[in-house]
Amino acid sequence: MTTTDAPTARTPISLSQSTYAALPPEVGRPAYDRAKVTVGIVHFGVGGFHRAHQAMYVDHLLNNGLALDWGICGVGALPQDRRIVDTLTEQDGLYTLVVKHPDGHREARVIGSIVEMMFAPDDPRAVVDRLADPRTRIVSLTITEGGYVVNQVTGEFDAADEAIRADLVEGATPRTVFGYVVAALAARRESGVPPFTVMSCDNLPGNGDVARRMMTAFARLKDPSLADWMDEHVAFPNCMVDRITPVTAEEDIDRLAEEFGVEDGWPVVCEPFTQWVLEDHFTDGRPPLEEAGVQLVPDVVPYELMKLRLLNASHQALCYLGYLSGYRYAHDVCQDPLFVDFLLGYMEHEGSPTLPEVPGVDLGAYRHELIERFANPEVRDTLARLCAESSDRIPKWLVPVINRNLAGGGEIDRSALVVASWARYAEGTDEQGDPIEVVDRIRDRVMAAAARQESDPLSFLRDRDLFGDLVDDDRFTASYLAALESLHTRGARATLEAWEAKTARG
Ligand SMILES: NC(=O)c1ccc[n+]([C@@H]2O[C@H](COP(=O)([O-])OP(=O)(O)OC[C@H]3O[C@@H](n4cnc5c(N)ncnc54)[C@H](O)[C@@H]3O)[C@@H](O)[C@H]2O)c1
Ligand SMILES: O=P(O)(O)OC[C@@H](O)[C@@H](O)[C@H](O)[C@H](O)CO
Repeated sequence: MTTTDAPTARTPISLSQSTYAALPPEVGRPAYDRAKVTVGIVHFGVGGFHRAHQAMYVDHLLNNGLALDWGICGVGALPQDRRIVDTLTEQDGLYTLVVKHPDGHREARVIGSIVEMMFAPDDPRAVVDRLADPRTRIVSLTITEGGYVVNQVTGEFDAADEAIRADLVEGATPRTVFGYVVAALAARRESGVPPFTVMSCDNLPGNGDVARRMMTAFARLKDPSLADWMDEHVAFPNCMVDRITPVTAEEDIDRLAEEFGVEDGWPVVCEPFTQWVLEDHFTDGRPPLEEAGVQLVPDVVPYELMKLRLLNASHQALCYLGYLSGYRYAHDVCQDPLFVDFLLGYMEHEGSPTLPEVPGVDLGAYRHELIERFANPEVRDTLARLCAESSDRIPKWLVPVINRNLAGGGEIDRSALVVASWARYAEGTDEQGDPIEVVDRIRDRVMAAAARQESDPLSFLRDRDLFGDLVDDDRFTASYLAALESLHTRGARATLEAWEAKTARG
């Protein structure tokens, strides 16, 4: 990857296959012949993260003369994906990845591994054909935690979901990832083509296992014999993925043009850190990912739990309290010693004790490295991104920590404060009296529960779909109620100060 420290003004070049060779030399670019790259991976959910992570790893391999038959076809399955499909199609699949170092230094590289884009609603049949093509050997997913249609109460596949119901109708044209993947697997079985691997790269505990359970549950409702065949023949590896990738801001687009001379309709920005720990379990081959730094291990679970319960749960621990206090960016919160102490306290005393041994990892060093990563002022990760879709995050990342600690007599007070801070945030006004735009697919439900807190302080916690039986646990509710009361009367900052004073007294 090439770099610049001294940006200069220049006329930007509009990014495409025919122009990228003329980009300034400090911009990295594919050194391989893209015309020779064929599709081996079909990816659903070409958002920021896929482009900062998996597509970057594949680009790295291609640049080293490897994996020419593992190019990526990106699929947008939802109506809102039209913009990314159009933008990348116009740019022949090319985009710029900008890595932001904490000292202000940036690296820009044009990534060439996405060689085809499809907008599924325009031509669903073409997507099924692409998936059924024997050259497609991996189908990867970053469709968010909510994309797996898991019923929060039962943990089972939610066949009542409207789009799923439509896809289950006999002879229906697929609309969901489930519909596409299962139709293609049926076609492959029919024609004797080996099945592809389904590789989830979402932040879910046991992401591969969840993908397997949900995909086979869908198939079972359509064709039980296909579900049996999938159980026997399709690999769904688990993996841990990590790279903080904020939403691209307009300013990022402008700065890329000004500093590097690249006119790119939708670049991606991210932190320097990147990690991918993957189970080596593939149905029909895989690229030599280890050559690009991917850790292939027999058991991903310890790494996954470490990341979800320390990194992701800490994101939730900082976002509501930070937002209520008036902060809007993660780095500002993580440069404030009051918040840093709280986060380190959560990670050391509540998150870490619930983890198994993580091979080769010093958890103390990992916790401090997380704070440094969060505090990178260049990344400008917004608290709004971290506060969004909380109903998909808190139950998967924090509630398991609380349950483990309640069962084992461990500490739960910081986690209780985090849940209370979400409840306070969901009231929809910050401590300055400004409205909060709560973004959640069950927004009305969480906001209605938060609105009842004045008369029923446990109303938020009563949602058993989100919190299980926590509302029945006296130790948890005592801590939660004290935290919520303090947030209402003193505010987030003073609550943390009181907390610090209390822990200092021992
Ligand atoms: N952003 C990060 O820092 C980061 C880091 C590690 C892992 N992840 C994982 O990647 C996921 C996506 O993050 P992102 O930053 O790329 O978000 P994003 O909003 O940029 O992209 C999400 C993509 O998923 C698609 N999608 C959402 N729901 C879907 C559904 N039901 N069916 C099909 N497609 C669906 C969206 O249309 C979009 O293309 C996260 O939810 C997380 O699990 C993100
Ligand atoms: O993207 P989500 O919904 O899984 O979670 C929000 C953040 O915690 C997450 O994106 C982190 O930035 C990421 O997991 C870092 O690798």
